[in-house]
Amino acid sequence: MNQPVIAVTDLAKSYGEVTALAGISLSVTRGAVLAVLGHNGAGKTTLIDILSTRVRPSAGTARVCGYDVVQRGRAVRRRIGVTGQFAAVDDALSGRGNLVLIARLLGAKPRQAQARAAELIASFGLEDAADRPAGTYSGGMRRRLDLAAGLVGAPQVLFLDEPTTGLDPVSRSGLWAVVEGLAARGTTVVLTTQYLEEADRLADHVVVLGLGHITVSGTPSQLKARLGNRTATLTFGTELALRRAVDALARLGLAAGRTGLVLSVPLSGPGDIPVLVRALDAAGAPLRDLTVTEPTLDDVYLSLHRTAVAS
Ligand SMILES: Nc1ncnc2c1ncn2[C@@H]1O[C@H](COP(=O)(O)OP(=O)(O)OP(=O)(O)O)[C@@H](O)[C@H]1O
Repeated sequence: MNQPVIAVTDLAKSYGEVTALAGISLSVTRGAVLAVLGHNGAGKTTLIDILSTRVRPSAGTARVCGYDVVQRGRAVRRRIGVTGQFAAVDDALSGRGNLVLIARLLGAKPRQAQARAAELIASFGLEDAADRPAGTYSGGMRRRLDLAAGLVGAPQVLFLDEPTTGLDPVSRSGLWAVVEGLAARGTTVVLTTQYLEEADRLADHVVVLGLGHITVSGTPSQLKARLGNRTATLTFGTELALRRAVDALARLGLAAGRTGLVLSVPLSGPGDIPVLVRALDAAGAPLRDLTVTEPTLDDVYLSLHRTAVAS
């Protein structure tokens, strides 16, 4: 029942001397969002290009919707949508014209093509600009049109290569909402991104590519948990309270970093907070404020990068 929609086994791609993918394996289930992260040249676009049948692998296999990307390219293409950093939008045509043209190329009758274009224009909030040339669109509108173009054929799988690069925060979060809606309705999404916040927000699963290998893979929570701990930030009203707190924390075996009247304490588990609060209370060290911060994917990424540089 829960057959993977994307199944990749030992996939490799070389361009002459350059190894873009060195043999990677992964799978993605229906309605899941996979985020592919990695530095420039890590192989992200090559992976998307192979899965969307634009590039042939040198070795290994990849199946999309059950079809081999090399042997059944047409069957794969009929089931996928692709949007990219280099949008295939015709600037001279209107937004509507672009969508109608794509629908017609996919075999829709003129009426159906018009209806599909109108539907997408409405769901991407492009009504006001629908009938002017796409060349006059802002970056955010262009991205929305590009994404709409990738959805004309109601694909089962959508590939997004850096979908929000260069967008302002409002356009970015609008696009995130669209992607979330698609995934909730069962579309499987593979996106590459440079933004860890984007992966954290959208992805069920993250793979980090480095020099053509998967260097780390897991849910955003698993990746953050691997890195370690939440931190409690404790703010005190007086020097006396802070000194009492340092002593109380030492008795609990917790080391604290100090900045002014603020202590940062790495936590090891969810039970730490009540223990901490009771100990401070008992020590006569009243808290003025307490916040708990989770590690971010940025922390994971930077830590991986440091490890890679060190080795
Ligand atoms: N057509 C090509 N010919 C030769 N080398 C290529 C070709 N396409 C990609 N490469 C090389 O393969 C490696 C992986 O490139 P790829 O574009 O997949 O990386 P990426 O992770 O998408 O990078 P970016 O974040 O910069 O887009 C790079 O070293 C790149 O120079």
